[in-house]
Amino acid sequence: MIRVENVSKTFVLHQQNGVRLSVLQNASLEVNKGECVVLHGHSGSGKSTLLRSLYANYLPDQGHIHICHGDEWVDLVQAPARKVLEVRRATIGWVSQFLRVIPRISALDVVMQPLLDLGVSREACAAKAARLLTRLNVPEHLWHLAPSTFSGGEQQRVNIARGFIVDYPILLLDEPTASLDAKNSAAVVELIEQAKARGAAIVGIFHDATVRDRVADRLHAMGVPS
Ligand SMILES: Nc1ncnc2c1ncn2[C@@H]1O[C@H](COP(=O)(O)OP(=O)(O)OP(=O)(O)O)[C@@H](O)[C@H]1O
Repeated sequence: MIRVENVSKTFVLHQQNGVRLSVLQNASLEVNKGECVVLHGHSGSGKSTLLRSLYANYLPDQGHIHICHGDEWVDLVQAPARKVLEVRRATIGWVSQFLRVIPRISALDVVMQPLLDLGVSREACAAKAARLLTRLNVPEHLWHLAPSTFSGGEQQRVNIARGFIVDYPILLLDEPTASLDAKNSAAVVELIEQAKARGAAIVGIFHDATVRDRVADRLHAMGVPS
């Protein structure tokens, strides 16, 4: 589902005397259907940089990121913005530890939006959003409130529900359990296991060793030439 070939990324800090940070050097990675690969390496080894590149948030200086999108392969390094948006809408789900809250939009609406965007009926979207929020222990009295005042853990669970509302073929998870307690981490682990069982290819960053050991089929060592 994902084929990363010889990706390199150097950040140039223009406002700090043009200092150059070479973060990824010839990184290569393949992820198959139903597999969860966990990026592993010390702080600063480039885990987030690689994950963001897989969502085309960062543009590598060289290399290729081939994504299986329906019946075609798209290289996110070369693809025009329109294609990147199409791939994100249908193929790649992104769950970070932070929710981008939008004033006055209820938690339920935030969660169901990606599925609505694919043309699914509002009733079906609302029903699926409610199921996910229930599984993630977000109390029902919060569903119709805007999440801007929610606790960190509540916001994170709304974000996770939003990331899992569409059965994306690819999921990118950036520390999805960072501020969750054991019960809620277990609910997220279950969602990940279910996604793998339906064939999703998953790449994640998990600092929590217990969660990592549960979900990882393979660790991808960062900073080691592959
Ligand atoms: N947008 C950016 N501009 C400049 N430098 C950046 C940028 N993003 C990341 N870096 C640098 O790239 C290096 C790798 O950062 P990255 O966040 O990918 O590491 P990480 O392995 O995810 O670390 P952590 O485990 O601490 O989150 C760091 O030295 C960081 O300062």
